[in-house]
Amino acid sequence: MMFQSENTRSFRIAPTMALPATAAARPLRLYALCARTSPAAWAGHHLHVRVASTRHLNVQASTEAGKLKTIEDLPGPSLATTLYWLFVKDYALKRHALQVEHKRLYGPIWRSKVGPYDLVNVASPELIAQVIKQEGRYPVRVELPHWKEYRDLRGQAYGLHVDKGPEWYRIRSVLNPKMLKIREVSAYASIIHEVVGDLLQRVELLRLRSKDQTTVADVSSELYKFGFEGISSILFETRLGCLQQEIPKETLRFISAVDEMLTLSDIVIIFPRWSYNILPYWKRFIKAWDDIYDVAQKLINKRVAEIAAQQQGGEAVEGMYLTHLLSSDKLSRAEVYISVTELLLGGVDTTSNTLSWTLYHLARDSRVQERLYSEVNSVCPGGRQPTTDDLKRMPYLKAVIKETLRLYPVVPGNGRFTTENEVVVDNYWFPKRTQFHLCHYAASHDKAEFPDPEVFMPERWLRGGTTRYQHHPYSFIPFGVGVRACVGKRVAELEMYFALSRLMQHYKVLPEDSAHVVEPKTRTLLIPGQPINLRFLPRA
Ligand code: HEM
Repeated sequence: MMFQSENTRSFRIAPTMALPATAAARPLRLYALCARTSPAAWAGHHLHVRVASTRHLNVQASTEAGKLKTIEDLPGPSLATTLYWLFVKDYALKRHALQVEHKRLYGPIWRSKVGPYDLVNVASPELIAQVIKQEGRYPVRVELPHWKEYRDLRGQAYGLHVDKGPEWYRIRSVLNPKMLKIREVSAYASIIHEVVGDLLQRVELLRLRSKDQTTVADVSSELYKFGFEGISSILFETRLGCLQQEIPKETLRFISAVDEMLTLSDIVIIFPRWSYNILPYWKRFIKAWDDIYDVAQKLINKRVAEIAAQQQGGEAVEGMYLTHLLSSDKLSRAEVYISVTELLLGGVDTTSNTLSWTLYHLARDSRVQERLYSEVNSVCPGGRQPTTDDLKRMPYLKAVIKETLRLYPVVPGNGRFTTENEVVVDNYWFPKRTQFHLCHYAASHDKAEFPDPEVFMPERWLRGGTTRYQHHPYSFIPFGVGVRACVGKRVAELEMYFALSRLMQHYKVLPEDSAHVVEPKTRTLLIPGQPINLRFLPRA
């Protein structure tokens, strides 16, 4: 999955107009003043008011353009200063922390450039809300010309990340129903439980194999296999065996190709097109994509052959996601290939890293862990496997995951590239083709929104709790909001809730070394900077 981050690309080809500055456009301030409410309520409201408010803002944009400030008036570091921050002050892998530093220096909106890249960074919930509310009918995160070039080279369909406008929307509308409707997603509960069962067995095997018979080293890599098996079992309707002792070769090939592709994607884009045949990166980028696509294609073809055989034998074909895509007849086979590949890409590191951070904190906070354990135990006594209905009675479990995503938003900075309209944000006017960088990490670590922002405190999210307080809904949108929001949100939540509740039923988790603090790093996604090693002590 590709998201915009502080020092990555922008393709703003905006004509800069020297417009005189005046006071802010008054209606825009309404967002900042809006009553604080729950993110869900706000998101619902947002969907309904989107069209009206967007139109209003754009009218405002064009009529008041002459009075508003422009991108040229924004504060921000020069190219040299940014390079100094990244490579001398060592923020290249801490771009999430750079958001916080730059917000402190320049305020909630600033401009930054790296080479040809020109970003408008927004880091307060009010300004993030303003950008999202003007994103138009078919929002674009960021242009990915190198992904597009690869797809053209191989004659593949574009897919969610590259397609734009109505074409993107057409694909999304086919993918959405069986991914985003709670009732539909509940159908995946039993296969997810099977995968969680394998995870528990794997944890047991690894801890018993360890020297002290309790430690599992590098929990994230195990959870990565869980994430991969979980999403594949839904997409391909088959078990791949990623959590077995011998991990299938193809799975390993996919895992390393994804890592290579994500790393190279950030590098390839920096260099000019003419250097593709001189430098090694483009060729490696192609190879990584070829591997990813090939693994996905083989899995799809295998399932297609099975379906055909079942049909020939007169069997009724029952399936989950892939069968739904193939039978809907709304996507070409090439579009199915690329869509499934992208779902696989989006569905692995995200859930696995979030779960890793959750366990890391629970291991360090026995009070929170015991409270979570007693909630799970009271809803599902005797180690009974939770159902989706049980989850409704586990507010603390959900609060724990939310708090993890607040501290470690796996997508620390998202993007919006304006294609449909000129927009006004704060009291600045921006032309079409402006690249915004939404600094979610800075927003969810702001002490004005979340007191003691660096403290892991799931109680923040409980209704009626003494420590509950109001925050702006856009200070915490880990899955995004609106039509372009994460398509895998429901599946991710189900996977994380089931895995965490069952791990709690079986084990008390402790750090291997409580003095060893693991810091996050940004590698497109926010991931643990060092391995997380944990001790798993069986519950009686
Ligand atoms: C903790 C788990 C996850 C988090 C925090 C997360 C977060 C996000 C975010 C922030 C976006 C961008 C939304 C926007 O631009 O407004 C996104 C997009 C996306 N996510 Fe997730 N995600 C998670 C899990 C998943 C899973 C399990 C899948 C696959 C089933 C998935 C597939 C995707 C895809 C395909 C997109 C692109 C959608 C589009 O461009 O239309 N994600 N995700």
